[in-house]
Amino acid sequence: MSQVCLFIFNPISGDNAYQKEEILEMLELKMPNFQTHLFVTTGENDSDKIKSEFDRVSPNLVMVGGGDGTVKLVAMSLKQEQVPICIVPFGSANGLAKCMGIDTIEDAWEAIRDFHVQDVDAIRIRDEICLHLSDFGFNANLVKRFEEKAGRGMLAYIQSSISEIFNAEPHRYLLEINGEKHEVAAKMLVIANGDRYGTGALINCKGKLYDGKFEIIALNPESAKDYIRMTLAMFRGDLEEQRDSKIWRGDSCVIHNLDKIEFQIDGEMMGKPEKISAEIEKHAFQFITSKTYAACQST
Ligand SMILES: Nc1ncnc2c1ncn2[C@@H]1O[C@H](COP(=O)(O)OP(=O)(O)OP(=O)(O)O)[C@@H](O)[C@H]1O
Repeated sequence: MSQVCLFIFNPISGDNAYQKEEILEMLELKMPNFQTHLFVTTGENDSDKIKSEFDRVSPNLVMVGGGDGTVKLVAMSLKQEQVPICIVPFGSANGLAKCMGIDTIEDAWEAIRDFHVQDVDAIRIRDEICLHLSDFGFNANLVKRFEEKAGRGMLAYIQSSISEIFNAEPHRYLLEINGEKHEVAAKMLVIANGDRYGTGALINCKGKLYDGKFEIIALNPESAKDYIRMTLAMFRGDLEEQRDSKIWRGDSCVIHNLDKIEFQIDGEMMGKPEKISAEIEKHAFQFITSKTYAACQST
């Protein structure tokens, strides 16, 4: 047994369905070729503890049993290490795992068997990194509702969100990208590395996690009809073709948040910054992705 795996488990992520003992049993069964070490996060000073545990066990593979927040925590803690990371989607939404074709826990075990390592970009925003999706304003609420309601069906989601979209005003942004300035009015302004939300809704259908670019997507639906059309387009994967969506692609940008709207990175609220700059870090991390993901990216 020459391979060493460090499994980082967040016991509060998602619906908290697993106990430590069950994880250990699963690891023994699913990863017989690995000597595995389990590290359980506490919510306090985890970053330093993860780094120390990494140095202590020197793993060839790091697995993250948690949601997007846990993945971000682990990735930032191990940024200097060249180690493949595999997500085991224990979170409630697991948006990033789904961007990598890992929809279920079973997909994660299969990905480990295939061991397809993919270089993945990160977007540096201030002192943070964004691996999945960041956004200003209304979208923070929308994503939350989307992910909470989708399990109960698309119709329930659309109905419950309609009042919110009508109350939301478009906000003003000044976007500097590719040497040009654009004044933008939008109800949602998203900075996207990944292509989809945890529900599978495609916000950034042409986005690739490894192409050295990110996308800025401005959505400004005005009527209920626009909103429903846009939501359905996210499921069909043709949002780019809708008249009330705009998309820019680049490797760096500055966004002036003229109306001082809330900003979130990978599901974590970041206050109301006046201005942010975002820059791609090409191939900053290595992730284990599913075979399906690898196959579709190569076609
Ligand atoms: N033992 C713990 N007790 C309390 N909080 C914890 C503990 N371990 C980690 N955390 C916190 O959990 C958060 C990350 O949760 P995560 O986003 O992975 O789960 P989730 O919200 O269920 O998933 P998703 O992002 O997919 O919806 C971080 O803020 C981290 O500090």
